Amino acid sequence: MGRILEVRNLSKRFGALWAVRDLSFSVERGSLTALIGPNGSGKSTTFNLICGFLSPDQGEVLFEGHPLSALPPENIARLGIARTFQTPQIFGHLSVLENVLLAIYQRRRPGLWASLARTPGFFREEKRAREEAFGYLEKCSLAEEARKSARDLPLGKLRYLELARALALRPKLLLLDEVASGLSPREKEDLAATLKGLPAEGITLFWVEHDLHLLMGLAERVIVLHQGTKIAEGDPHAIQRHPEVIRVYLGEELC
Ligand SMILES: Nc1ncnc2c1ncn2[C@@H]1O[C@H](COP(=O)(O)OP(=O)(O)OP(=O)(O)O)[C@@H](O)[C@H]1O
Repeated sequence: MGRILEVRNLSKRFGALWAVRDLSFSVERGSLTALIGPNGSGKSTTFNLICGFLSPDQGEVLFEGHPLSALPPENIARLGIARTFQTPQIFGHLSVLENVLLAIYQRRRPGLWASLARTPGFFREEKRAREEAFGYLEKCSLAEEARKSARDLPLGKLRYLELARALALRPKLLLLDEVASGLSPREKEDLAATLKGLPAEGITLFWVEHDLHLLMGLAERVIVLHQGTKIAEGDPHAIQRHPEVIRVYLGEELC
């Protein structure tokens, strides 16, 4: 399989605070790897460093063996890394379908001439894009909402719309930032079933999640952060018994 992502000695400081400090780990291609840790332990900062929203003070991130340092977020996305956000980033004034179409166009970047001149090729492309978009909406149980305004969706559906948009970018690596947050137990079960099938489609998942019960049933490997540093790494079984992990999660149910 091999490594799709490698993080080497990554550090990021905000003033006097080390949000991430000398962090190293790797993510295997085709795996579902989880990143957990108490509030403020550096999970989102790590995601932002991988995606290019923040630049590291030290260390580097390698995607498929190539350093991402100094690349802007849009170039990193084009290499095959997509992400979802804790607060869904969707276009509320557009329909659910249009939101997914935008992601498809972002990936394909149709030629300006074809778009302006409305050539037959442009209409064929548009039809294909709509069919593809409906495929993602069906996968994410959103086909019935396709024509609704995105701003009218409840939170559970919004999270799915973000997932559909991320899938439309056809990522090799998908970073999920608390994608189950605010969902009902039933919605979480559905989401888990959807996510479970993605590695078989060639999408590696790297997932930050607070719902450890949900995560422990799905992840193959778990990396644990505390105060910006890695305190443990292993399979869910080993992590649940790791003394340092139990200590930092004291009072919280680990699984
Ligand atoms: N832009 C910023 N400016 C200053 N401090 C920041 C900034 N972003 C994050 N921090 C701080 O860095 C530390 C790590 O934050 P981060 O958001 O990465 O943690 P987290 O593990 O994702 O937390 P949570 O689980 O609450 O989302 C925290 O102490 C946070 O307050």
